[in-house]
Amino acid sequence: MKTSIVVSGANGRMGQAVVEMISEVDDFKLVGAVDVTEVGKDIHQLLGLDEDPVKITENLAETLEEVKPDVVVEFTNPQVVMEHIQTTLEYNIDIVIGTTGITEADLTKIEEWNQDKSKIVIAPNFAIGAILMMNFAQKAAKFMDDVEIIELHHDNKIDAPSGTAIKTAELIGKNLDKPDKEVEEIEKLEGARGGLQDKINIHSVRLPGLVAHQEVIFGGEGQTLSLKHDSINRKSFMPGVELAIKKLVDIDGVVYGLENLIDL
Ligand SMILES: NC(=O)C1=CN([C@@H]2O[C@H](COP(=O)(O)OP(=O)(O)OC[C@H]3O[C@@H](n4cnc5c(N)ncnc54)[C@H](O)[C@@H]3O)[C@@H](O)[C@H]2O)C=CC1
Ligand SMILES: O=C(O)C1=N[C@H](C(=O)O)C[C@H](O)C1
Repeated sequence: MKTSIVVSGANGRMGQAVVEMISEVDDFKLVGAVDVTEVGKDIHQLLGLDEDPVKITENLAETLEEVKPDVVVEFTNPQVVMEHIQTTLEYNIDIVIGTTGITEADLTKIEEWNQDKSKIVIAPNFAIGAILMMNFAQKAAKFMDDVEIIELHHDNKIDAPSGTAIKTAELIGKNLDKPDKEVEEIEKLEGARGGLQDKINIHSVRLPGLVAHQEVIFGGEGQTLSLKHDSINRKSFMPGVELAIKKLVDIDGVVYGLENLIDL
């Protein structure tokens, strides 16, 4: 039996890539496409895919009620994601979440709503190269004195900093023994030193031409170490999304981070 999937945010940049990926995986079948744009149109036709029609609907709850999928894949935006998770959990459906903006307090809320009924994977980044970059950065933090993160994204990205940068800082923060500053810094332009997560400075760049990129720069006595990852298109995320959907059967409750589904 194929895994039946509803994509939430199906007409967005990531949603479209997920719909295309589903059409290429034998074990998967798209049964619903939720978005607030192009409502009523066939998502497969919009993407030029030779598949059975799946009309875009705008209400997640009504769509879940009607098609009762095995899995929801969620790629909308930080303002919508928690409401969609709650709705999906009310229907006891498993969910793979790529949308950013989920905080530690949100994770606690999700666990409370779920009560271990549904299987949930939340990953700020599904690209294997980004997972490796975060893992290497976490290791390097034990040996280097200090670190800053520069994340660079396309100019249509709503949230800053990126979910990946926040997650990287959380991981590095566990291992970094950051020295006290020897100078009192003066920020002559507000924001010049970026935002702080786990005491680590994060700088966000938004430009046309970019997709998703991050550089983690460590500093130590007389040396620096740079770890850089580039997603040059959205296909980079698809093996990770496919893996997360397939691994749902093996997990219990909530898994936060694709690294927890891979033998690193
Ligand atoms: N975890 C990962 O590997 C990745 C995560 N992301 C994250 O995924 C999210 C989406 O990114 P993009 O696809 O680039 O954004 P996008 O703006 O292209 O797509 C979002 C889609 O959600 C739709 N939407 C908005 N409100 C909705 C609602 N109430 N119900 C249904 N659909 C709704 C929009 O119409 C749009 O089509 C962002 O949070 C982004 O940071 C993006 C790339 C990779
Ligand atoms: O919005 C994006 O594009 C991306 N969002 C995620 C994030 O905020 O980390 C993942 C990736 O960086 C692309």
